[in-house]
Amino acid sequence: MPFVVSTESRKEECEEDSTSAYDIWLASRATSGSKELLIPGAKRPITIRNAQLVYLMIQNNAFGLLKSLYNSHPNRTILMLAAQLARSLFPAFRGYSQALIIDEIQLQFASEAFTWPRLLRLSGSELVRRYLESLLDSYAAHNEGIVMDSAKFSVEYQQLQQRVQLDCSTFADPLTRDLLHESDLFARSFNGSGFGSLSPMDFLQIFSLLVEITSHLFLILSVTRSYTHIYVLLLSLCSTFIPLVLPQSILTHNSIDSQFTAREAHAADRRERMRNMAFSDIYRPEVQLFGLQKWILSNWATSWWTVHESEVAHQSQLSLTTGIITLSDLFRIIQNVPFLLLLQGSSATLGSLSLYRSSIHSVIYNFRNLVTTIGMAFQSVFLMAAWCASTELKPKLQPEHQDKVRYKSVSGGIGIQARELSYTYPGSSEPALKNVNFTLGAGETLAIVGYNGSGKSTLAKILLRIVDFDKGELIVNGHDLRRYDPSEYHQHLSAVLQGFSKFNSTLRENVGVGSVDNMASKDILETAVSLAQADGIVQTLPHGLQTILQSPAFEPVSYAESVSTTSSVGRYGLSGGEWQRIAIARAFMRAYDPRVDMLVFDEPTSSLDAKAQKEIFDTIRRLSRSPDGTRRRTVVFITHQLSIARRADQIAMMENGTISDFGPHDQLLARNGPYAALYKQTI
Ligand SMILES: Nc1ncnc2c1ncn2[C@@H]1O[C@H](COP(=O)(O)OP(=O)(O)OP(=O)(O)O)[C@@H](O)[C@H]1O
Repeated sequence: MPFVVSTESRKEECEEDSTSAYDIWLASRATSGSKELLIPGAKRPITIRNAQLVYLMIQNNAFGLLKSLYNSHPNRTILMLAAQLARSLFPAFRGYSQALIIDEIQLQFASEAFTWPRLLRLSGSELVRRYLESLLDSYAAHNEGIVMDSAKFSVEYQQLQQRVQLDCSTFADPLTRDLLHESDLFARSFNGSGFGSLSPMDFLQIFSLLVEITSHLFLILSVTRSYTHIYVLLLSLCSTFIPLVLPQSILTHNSIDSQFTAREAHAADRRERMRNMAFSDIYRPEVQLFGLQKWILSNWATSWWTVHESEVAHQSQLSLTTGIITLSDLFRIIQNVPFLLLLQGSSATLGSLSLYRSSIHSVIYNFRNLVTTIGMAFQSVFLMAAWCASTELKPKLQPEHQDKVRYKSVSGGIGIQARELSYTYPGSSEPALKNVNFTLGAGETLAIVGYNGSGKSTLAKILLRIVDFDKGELIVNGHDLRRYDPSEYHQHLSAVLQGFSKFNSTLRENVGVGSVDNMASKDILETAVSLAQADGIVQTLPHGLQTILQSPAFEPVSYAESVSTTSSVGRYGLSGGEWQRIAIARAFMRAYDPRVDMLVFDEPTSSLDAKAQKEIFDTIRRLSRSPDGTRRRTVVFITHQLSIARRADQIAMMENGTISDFGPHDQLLARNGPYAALYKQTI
């Protein structure tokens, strides 16, 4: 049974001390002598400060994470550790057993007392040992596969769980985006598809390398019965540490990422964007239409060379490092000293010499591996910190528990009071909304009109609680909108957004996602489709509701076995107006849901012909009333069609991020303000 970590256990994992994984992650991105942070994904230099951060991370968070992974399969994990321990002892046993055989052969040649039975016994036990070794190996691999699959599932599940829970406002924060980027790197390396990063499960490798080194050292000690050999051997291993103790100025060049300047990072980003433009189907029509081929190629080439030059500069610095590292070869000569010492000992047998030689080689080889592995693990710890911190991210729009109020419907729909609402998009210098004030009674219809970029869609997103506001107050049904749980509030809304989603899925799913609970209901689905006047589309498609719609934004993953099924069903593209009807049908999936108190439409009919537009707005009007004509839903719609806007109870005219005129059509015309001016321009 795959393991899923609960929110509580995640808290336990990541919150065991005051130094949070987020603090550690952020501190590791600091650069010395500059306020800039390392670009996401950049390798952290090995410094004392970073080593302290690694220590803190391991102390405060890593064990919690490993514990949660252990909880998925406690017995199998213990078995895995035990098997790993046994496997790491195999090489030492192998060396010992082979030494015994060599000694026995030597004895055969050296003395007349020829003991075939003992040689055969030794060879037989060596064969049995090898057979058992391979049996244990295959079982251990099988067991490890189960534990690892479960851990991979768990990490990917948590990653997905966290992604779907986070709201747009959380994603808009640049630091959060960096955090999620590094968290993804962790998850990918965990799943074995990371580049250059170590899987955290390879911490296990550190453990087995340590065991293997210790077992070989023990053998060396037993052969020589003297610590002198061990000391000389340890001295010869100093070469392995040289890269770690090189001056920091040289070491920091070991990472191409970390040496990117802002210009080079920009070039790397531009190179990727150009590549994306060349490969993506979404851009292909414009690439052809506007003849962008040369432009893409030349931009890509310029960026490529900028990045390349930076890498070449890095390589030359690296060769300096390599030069220094070759000095370390001198240390390797010392590795022969213990061997000479042993040769001097008259009692040394051929077997013990062979055992001694192979053990020294193993210690050196494993020691190098250990140093490399620890170096890689050093980087993984920071990615792990990002992952751990990302699991703690709370959707920005989620109110604190003590502030939360339950949403309560009022008769007629949703009543709204906006006071001095202001909002600036992250990274933007100009506010998208400035001091917006209006009051809308429950059940009223509001049309928002105005020039491009005047803030209409932003206001709609704030009303829908997709985006937060910076200043002001928004009272909905008597309470501050910020005090509602967004997921609860969303149950009382239905909407068509300006940039609605075109899912690369069946028509049924494209419409049904408007109310997942009712997706299986043919009646509700067909009613929604018919209200949006999309039944004509369904009839023309070869597989009706089951036809897979081709979304331009989607690049299908080709699985060998799925190619035949997918191609036999086929994918069908729709026109802009047809997609718009699908989006309207999606919103109408909640048409008869009694919980829905407000309908918001952001230019829902911009691609429809005049007749269809009028019919859709008639439908919206009908849906906002009870069968007896009483108002039951508030409607907010954005339109550039003033002939449609004039039918609304209230019209909000937006200019430069604020409402410059507000009221019913006739009053606004009589007032002769900005709305009247716009109206006169358009008729
Ligand atoms: N994601 C974003 N990041 C930064 N600025 C944004 C973002 N989205 C919109 N803006 C800016 O906010 C302002 C208001 O945009 P908004 O989309 O609300 O205008 P609008 O009135 O709906 O325009 P249109 O009629 O063209 O749909 C514009 O200046 C726009 O450039």
